[in-house]
Amino acid sequence: MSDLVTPVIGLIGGSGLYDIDGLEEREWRRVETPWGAPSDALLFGRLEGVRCVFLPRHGRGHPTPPSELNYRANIDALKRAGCTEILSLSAVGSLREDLPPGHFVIVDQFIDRTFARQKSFFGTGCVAHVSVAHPVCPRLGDALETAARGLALPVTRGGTYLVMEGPQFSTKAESELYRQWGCSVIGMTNMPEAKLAREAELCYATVAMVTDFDCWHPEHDHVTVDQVVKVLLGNADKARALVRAVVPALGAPRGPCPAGCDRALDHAIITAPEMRDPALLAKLDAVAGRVLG
Ligand SMILES: CSC[C@H]1O[C@H](OP(=O)(O)O)[C@H](O)[C@@H]1O
Ligand SMILES: Nc1ncnc2[nH]cnc12
Repeated sequence: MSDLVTPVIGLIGGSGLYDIDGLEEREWRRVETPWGAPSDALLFGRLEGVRCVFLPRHGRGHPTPPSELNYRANIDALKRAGCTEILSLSAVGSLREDLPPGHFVIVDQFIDRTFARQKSFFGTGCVAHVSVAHPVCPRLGDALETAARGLALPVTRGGTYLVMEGPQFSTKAESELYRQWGCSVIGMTNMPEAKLAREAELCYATVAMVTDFDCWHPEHDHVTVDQVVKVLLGNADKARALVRAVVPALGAPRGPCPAGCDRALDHAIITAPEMRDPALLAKLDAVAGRVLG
């Protein structure tokens, strides 16, 4: 029996990325989940034969703010659609001089400062604790780095993304604090997205696309949406080129994830089988069906 998996690449498009061009056999389809509705219909298609599923994180036309996104529905819908990995594309502010607007950062860590979001698929009736010590799949990071360097994009491998609640941008004191913490970039969306991807046993990586210097830089104006939109329109073309390069590189049948992302639930569920809530177990069919049977 072969343990090979044929990858299906989930793509989450952030601000400014509401569609993916060049997809063959493209079709927008609504996917329902036990957690409610995802941000939008999902765009199914193929890039050079590799199956992809694209979700605009805030919905087409950007109707939904970061705190109101149904992160659980988004991740569940991608899992239900057959995705095995997720590439997230996000606009971010820079907290470092050497990461100017237009730069791409393949982040490898997050600090989660969000507080008004549903952060787990699990809960009363089925308690689970997955590790997010290394929240980004290094295999996806490698593929993104290779593709970005092949396209000569300005890219940095590694960095910490501070996830704030928003929707307001940071105060200067906050921005300076996050710089002291050693953070590289700041945004409002990648948590709990990355944590939920881990619970759903999906490999996850983010390309953080710098649009501004937030509000700490003495020689740059404070971030505004106009500024973010202007830069991200340029970034969006680069992001699409990156997607066209990386997806074919990830499409070949593969063995289990060397980092274990696809087995994250193996030792995570602590609730005794007889104490588990059947209603919650039913909702976990897509996310945790592999271990819950
Ligand atoms: C339009 S600027 C603020 C907005 O952009 C980022 O979103 P995304 O990660 O979906 O690109 C940031 O986190 C805020 O939600
Ligand atoms: N400076 C910033 N803070 C939070 N989210 C952002 N998204 C883009 N720029 C940002």
